[in-house]
Amino acid sequence: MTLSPVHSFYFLGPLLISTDHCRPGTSHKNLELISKVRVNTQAVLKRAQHIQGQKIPKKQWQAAWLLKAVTCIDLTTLAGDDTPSNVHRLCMKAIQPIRYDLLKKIDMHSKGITTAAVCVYPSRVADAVTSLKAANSSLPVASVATGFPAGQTPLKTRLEEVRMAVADGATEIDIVINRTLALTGQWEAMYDEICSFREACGDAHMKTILAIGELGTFTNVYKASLVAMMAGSDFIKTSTGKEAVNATYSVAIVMVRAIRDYFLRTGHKVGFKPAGGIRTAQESLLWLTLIKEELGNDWLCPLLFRLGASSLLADIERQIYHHVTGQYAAYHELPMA
Ligand SMILES: O=C[C@H](O)COP(=O)(O)O
Repeated sequence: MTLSPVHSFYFLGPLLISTDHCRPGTSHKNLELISKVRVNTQAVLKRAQHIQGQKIPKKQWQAAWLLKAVTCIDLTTLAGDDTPSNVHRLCMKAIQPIRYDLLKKIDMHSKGITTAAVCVYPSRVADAVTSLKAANSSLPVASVATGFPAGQTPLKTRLEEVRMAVADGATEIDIVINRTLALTGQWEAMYDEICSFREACGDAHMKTILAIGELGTFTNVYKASLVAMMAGSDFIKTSTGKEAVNATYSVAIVMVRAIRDYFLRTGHKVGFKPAGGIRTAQESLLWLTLIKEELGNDWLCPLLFRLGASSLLADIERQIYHHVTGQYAAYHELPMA
């Protein structure tokens, strides 16, 4: 699919972004275009409304898309009462997200369907790594870090948290941006912080959480997206799941347009992860539709698209059960981690 810039909502001025990311040992501060960003709010809202009005696929097509959604889930537990045993159950569910007999009925049992990753707090990374290793699974362990969810701890502590999660075996790190810097327009300082997180991540994939519910305006969301991508993020992610407003379609439009604009200028594909409050199978289908329409099929894979969710999988499995049996399952029939 050809991605065209003609529908861009933004006036970005001349091409200013370097094609290189800020990787350890390099520095590419080129933030002049940030001041030029303007977002057309009405156009964003209209586009989001259009996406939400899209017809979702039915029958076997729906089942196929739901399985695609499963493979893009970062199956998450981020609770104060997390223990090695509930993290273990989460890992087992991630390895076999849909009941084997249901997959067999639709001839999908041998496709190796798993979620994309499990996502836990830094203190639980070692538990997840142990559980997955014992099950002979190479599923990635993602960890939130950098003072998740508020990011209001000293930089030294946030960096140490990243290093600790990586040392314990996390291969994906979900960092949170410093909202204070974003809200006071200190974009260069934010860029520098994210670059330091990038360095602390080493080879681990870095997903940068914008916490859009606390950024105030679409313009700030677009600017934060650009800064995060320029500083070397592999993904940009909407929310922690802990803000009052989390993944919304309108904010997603702004973020994916930033990803698209960045790709058109640099040739670099950055992934997108909506997270927080995504609970129903129908919502997951709308998210896939949004990605397909806005970024194209290239982005419809775990390498470039994730759904951050703690309870979405239960509803998807329920819909698959209904597709296979014609009945809705009682909750005890589909044990969820
Ligand atoms: O990153 C993932 C989110 O924290 C999950 O949010 P959720 O519990 O609302 O699904």
